[in-house]
Amino acid sequence: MRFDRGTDLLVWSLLVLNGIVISVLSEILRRALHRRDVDRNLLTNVVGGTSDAIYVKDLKGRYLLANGAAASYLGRPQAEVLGRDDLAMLPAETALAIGKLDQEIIASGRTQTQEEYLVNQSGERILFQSTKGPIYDPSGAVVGLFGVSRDITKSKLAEERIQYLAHYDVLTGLPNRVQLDERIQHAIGQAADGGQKLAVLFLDLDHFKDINDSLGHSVGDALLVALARRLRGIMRADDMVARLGGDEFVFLLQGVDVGGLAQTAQRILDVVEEPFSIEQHELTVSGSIGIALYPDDSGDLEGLVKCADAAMYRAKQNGRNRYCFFTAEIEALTVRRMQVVSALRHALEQHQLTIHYQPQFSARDGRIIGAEALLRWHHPLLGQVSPEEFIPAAEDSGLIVTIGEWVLRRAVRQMKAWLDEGMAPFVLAVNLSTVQFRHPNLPAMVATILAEEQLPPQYLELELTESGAMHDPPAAIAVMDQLHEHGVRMAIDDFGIAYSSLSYLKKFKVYKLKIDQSFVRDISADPEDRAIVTAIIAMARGLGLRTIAEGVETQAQLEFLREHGCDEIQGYYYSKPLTAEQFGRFVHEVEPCAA
Ligand SMILES: Nc1nc2c(ncn2[C@@H]2O[C@H](COP(=O)(O)O[C@H]3[C@@H](O)[C@H](n4cnc5c(=O)[nH]c(N)nc54)O[C@@H]3COP(=O)(O)O)[C@@H](O)[C@H]2O)c(=O)[nH]1
Repeated sequence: MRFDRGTDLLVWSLLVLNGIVISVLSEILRRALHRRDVDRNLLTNVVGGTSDAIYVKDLKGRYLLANGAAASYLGRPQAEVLGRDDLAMLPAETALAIGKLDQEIIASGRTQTQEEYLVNQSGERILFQSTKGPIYDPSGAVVGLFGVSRDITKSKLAEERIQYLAHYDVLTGLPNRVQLDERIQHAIGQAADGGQKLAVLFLDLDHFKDINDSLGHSVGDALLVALARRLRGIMRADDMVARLGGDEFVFLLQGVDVGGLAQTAQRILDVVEEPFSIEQHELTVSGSIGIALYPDDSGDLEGLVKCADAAMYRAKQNGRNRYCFFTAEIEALTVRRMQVVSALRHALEQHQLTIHYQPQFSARDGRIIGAEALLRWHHPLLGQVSPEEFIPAAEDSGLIVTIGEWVLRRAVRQMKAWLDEGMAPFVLAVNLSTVQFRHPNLPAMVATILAEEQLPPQYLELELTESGAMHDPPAAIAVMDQLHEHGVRMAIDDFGIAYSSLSYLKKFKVYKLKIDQSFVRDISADPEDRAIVTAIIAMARGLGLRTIAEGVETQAQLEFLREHGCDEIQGYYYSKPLTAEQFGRFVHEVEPCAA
């Protein structure tokens, strides 16, 4: 006998709308099975076409109907399933759990949908979403149970994975930004109610990029994973450490004793500094930490992370491998820095940058033998901004690459113009930021500019700070070798403050050491500075390098340097940095000028 018209419609709905298959099938079974005239063959054909398990059981749990999918989950041919109960076909634990659920449904008299597990005879654990309901006879007595079960194992796993990815960092397994946000929101609520303080610590590794660049990303990743494990190991149960991305980690410490925070921060730094052994590399890294407090520094999540980030930046500026608490002064500096970076983005196109030139003199006869190009920035609102302020901002924002290239081109063009005008030849020194020096395109860029501006390379000298060269000596050697091949000279700037290793110094293709002005300043009064300067000059001689002293302001300084064999002098004693025009006049007026 056929189903009635309503049931036909439901069957079509079943075929068309897979998404609502469970509820449709439940309805078919409910209607069809309590009719005496049900055509079991037709029913079997209909339900046999779906991948959902469809079944009917009597009150003793014996299968009266099971489609192909149900039989396959039970691990038996369809014919063997009929008349058997779950206990005969499934491991006892699973069968009993299913039986318990079935009995609850029969007892309640209601159709219910819920998740249930089945462990089949092969031990495979399958998660179903099952809709089950009682079947009544015409007198209204419950005579059995029908069920439609859908295997949701894969979709559940996918859902769990999505949930995991939304809340955890894939690389380290630490909570991610989303989870941190949720935890901070919650913690702020609790702290506000209990009048407690919270601390947010922002940790950023020092020079982590260099590890990625020099040893590869797999080493960098392994280091982050190992570090995450260490950091998690030192956290109290209530605290949290999350990875924001890259080498940035944020700690949320609840119920803090502000007095003990410095110790906690130092403990984190100590843990970071312990050596890592990764792929045959013994690596030591350090980190910088910024600390912000709730409610003192900010009352909201974004503000706390921003304050901690700003304090971390200050810790880096103060020399790295240290922690720093957020203060009002840092807030003012952060605002100023943002203004500077934002204004600097337009400085080039708005022609606010110029170059000044400071002459360099032979210590022996006072003749001009060189000049240093020094960048100047005048902003219409900020006024004259010191390079000591804007160069670090340009480095951090990456703007230094474009600005540095502009400086080099302008300086080279100016030098070529002076030579073409007939000015007596000298060497023009241009500063290279460490960021520029690490840029893989640097040697090619220098060569291109020299070729395009038609300046022979012997007129150009590039100054790199000692700390920039010593940070990754093997990489520095490679870049210096390439520049040397292009015929460009290198000088080490600010020499004496970064404790150069002599063995590396010997391998650097450098021509000159520039003695840092901090040693020159007190040379007349400070015996230690005198000893250092004397030692630098002697060492440079031994290595066949020239020396130049910067920041020379007095006759006494000049005489000391001259007596001890310093080759070149730069400083206000002779001249401040000059505009290109002033420099041209200066050279014509002063030269030849014996001191
Ligand atoms: N990467 C780049 N760095 C640059 C560039 N232009 C400048 N800088 C660096 O900025 C720092 C500050 O530079 P500046 O304010 O120009 O100061 C230089 C001189 O003006 C100053 N100086 C020179 N003689 C004296 C002196 O007798 N007394 C005194 N108090 N200061 C003096 O010293 C600075 C020279 O610096 P150095 O390069 O170390 O020789 C500075 O670190 C610049 O390097 C740029 O284009 N790119």
